[in-house]
Amino acid sequence: FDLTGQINGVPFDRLFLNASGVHCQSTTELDELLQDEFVGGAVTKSATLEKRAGNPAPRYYELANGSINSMGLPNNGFDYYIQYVLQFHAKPTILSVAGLSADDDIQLLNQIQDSDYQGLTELNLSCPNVIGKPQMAYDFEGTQALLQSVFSFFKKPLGVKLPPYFDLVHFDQITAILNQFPLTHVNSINSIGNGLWVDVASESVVIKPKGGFGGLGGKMVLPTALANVRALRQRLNDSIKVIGTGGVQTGADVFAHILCGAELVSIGTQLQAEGIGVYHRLTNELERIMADKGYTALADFRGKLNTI
Ligand SMILES: C=Cc1c(C(=O)O)[nH]c(=O)[nH]c1=O
Repeated sequence: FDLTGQINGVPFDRLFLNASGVHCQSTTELDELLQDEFVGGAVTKSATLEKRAGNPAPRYYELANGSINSMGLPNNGFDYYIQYVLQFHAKPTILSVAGLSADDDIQLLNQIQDSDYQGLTELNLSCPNVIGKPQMAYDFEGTQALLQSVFSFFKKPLGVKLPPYFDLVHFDQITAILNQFPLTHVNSINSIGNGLWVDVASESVVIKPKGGFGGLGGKMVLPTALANVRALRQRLNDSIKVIGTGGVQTGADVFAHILCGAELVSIGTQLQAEGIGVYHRLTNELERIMADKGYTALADFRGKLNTI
């Protein structure tokens, strides 16, 4: 089966990635992803200029139908991750960066521009858990202005990580902005921001930061993820690929993301719950569905969702 994809001409021999934030904070975790035969590439934890401890624990909680997190951008700092992606790796890496402000974003991207790194970069515009900071991608004017200044100096491959949108007019507005820029891809969705889970037995929230508010992931977000992948694919220039992230638990979920137009598919909550073996299982389940339908390649059905 041909399970390949490509971003900006960078070939991925497998469609699977990790969702940034999961299994990607340390070089050990990143190596384990890149050495797995069912994984196509690895995305780093979003890097900030300086190393961060993140929010107080408990900050991640597994639910029956997904997860809630308010990690608070814990990461080993930009230098740690750029050094990693500058090393030779047999598979593609995506360097994720997340400033705590637009100025930080500019600084991070200037450092990448001035470095020898020639691989893919992803600007995270959607972290919902930095206390006191809004998600940039919900500020359309701010996103336009930021990308305007970024592309005045950044000449290397760049994609953006987007939060979920919930209004068709918002899909029109954000893609009208993104289509102005030579982006390699959008990665959609980030977690659904500021959900809340209540444990009835203890009559309490389940994570400590922000009074229990955190980003939602896993099974429960699949319909939102599929809608965002589909809506973005329908509106973005063909040159801007869509990486589908959110809600994948089974091969059927992967198949649905590809039908909606995803070039590659990221696994977050299920990777956290199941471990690296999730990729072998998802590959088997996806290939069984493809075989039943007579497909031999993702390209046979990518973006070909039927409407009624
Ligand atoms: C980069 C911070 C993010 C975090 C976090 O570090 O809290 N959690 C998410 O679900 N998405 C993010 O983008």
